[in-house]
Amino acid sequence: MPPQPPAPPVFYSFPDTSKLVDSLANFVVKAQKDAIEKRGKFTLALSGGSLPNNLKGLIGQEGVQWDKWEIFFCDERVVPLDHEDSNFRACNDAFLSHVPIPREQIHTIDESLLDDLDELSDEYEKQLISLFAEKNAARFPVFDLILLGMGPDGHTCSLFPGHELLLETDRWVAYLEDSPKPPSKRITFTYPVINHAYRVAFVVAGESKQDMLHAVLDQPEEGLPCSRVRPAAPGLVFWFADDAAAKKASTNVACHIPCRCSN
Ligand SMILES: O=C1O[C@H](COP(=O)(O)O)[C@@H](O)[C@H](O)[C@H]1O
Repeated sequence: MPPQPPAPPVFYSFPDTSKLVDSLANFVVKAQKDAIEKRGKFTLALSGGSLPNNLKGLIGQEGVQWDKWEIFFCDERVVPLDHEDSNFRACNDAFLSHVPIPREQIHTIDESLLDDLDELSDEYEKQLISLFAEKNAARFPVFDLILLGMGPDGHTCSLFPGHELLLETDRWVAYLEDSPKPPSKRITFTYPVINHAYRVAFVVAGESKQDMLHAVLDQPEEGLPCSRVRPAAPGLVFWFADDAAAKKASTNVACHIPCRCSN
C-alpha cells in the first residue's frame, strides 16, 4: 500500500489564552489516557518559551496517571538547570513542580557536560535510546506527544530558518553554537524525532506570531522550520492558537473553530 499522505493539520483557535489553556489540558489528558491504555506509558516532549505557562491547565486535572509520564525537552539551552534561560527551569517553575511526575522520569541534560556540546547532545540522545530502544530497538523514538512553540521568526525547538540543522537526518539530538536567539549554545531534537511522533501540537499565541503563522500554513513551500513538521502517517499535527496569532491564518485548515478538543 503506498505511504499515506500526512493528514492536514487540525487547527483550533480561541478568543483568548485561558480557553486555549483549558482546551490544551483536555487534549493532553486525552493523549496520555490513550497512550497509557495502548503502551503503558506517556512519552511527552516539552518546549520552553511561552509553552510552559500554557500547561498550567493540567495542574490538578483528574484522571491523570502522572507516574506513567516520561518527559523530555524538545530543545534546551546549554546552561545550568537552575539558570533563568533553562527550558527545564521554565517548565519546572510553571508546571512540573506542581504535578507528581517522578523526577527520574523528567529527563534533563547532564550539567557536567555543559562545556562539551558534542558530548552533551550525544548523552541526551542516549537517554532517548535507553527509553525508546526498549521497544524492539526502534529506528526512531516515537513520542506520544511533542508540544512545540513557534518563534516570531518561525523557529521551533532550536531549529532556525535557513540553519543547516534543518537538513539533519541522522542525529536525533544535535547541537548549535550560533542560535540567532540568545543564548547561542543549544541542543535540539531534529526532524527524524519530531516527524515520528504520534501527535505533534504547536501552541502559538499573540499578535507577534500572526505573519509567521500565516506563512507557515499558507506557504508550506517556503520550507520554514514549522512547515517541515510533517509526522509520518498516522501522525497528526495540531495547532492551538489564540485569535491574535490566528488572525491571518489560512482558512483551508481542517478545523478553524474554538472548540473543546476531542482528539
Ligand atoms: O528559544 C526558544 O523559542 C521557542 C519559541 O518560543 P516562544 O516563546 O516564541 O513560544 C521555544 O519553543 C523553544 O523551546 C525555545 O528554546
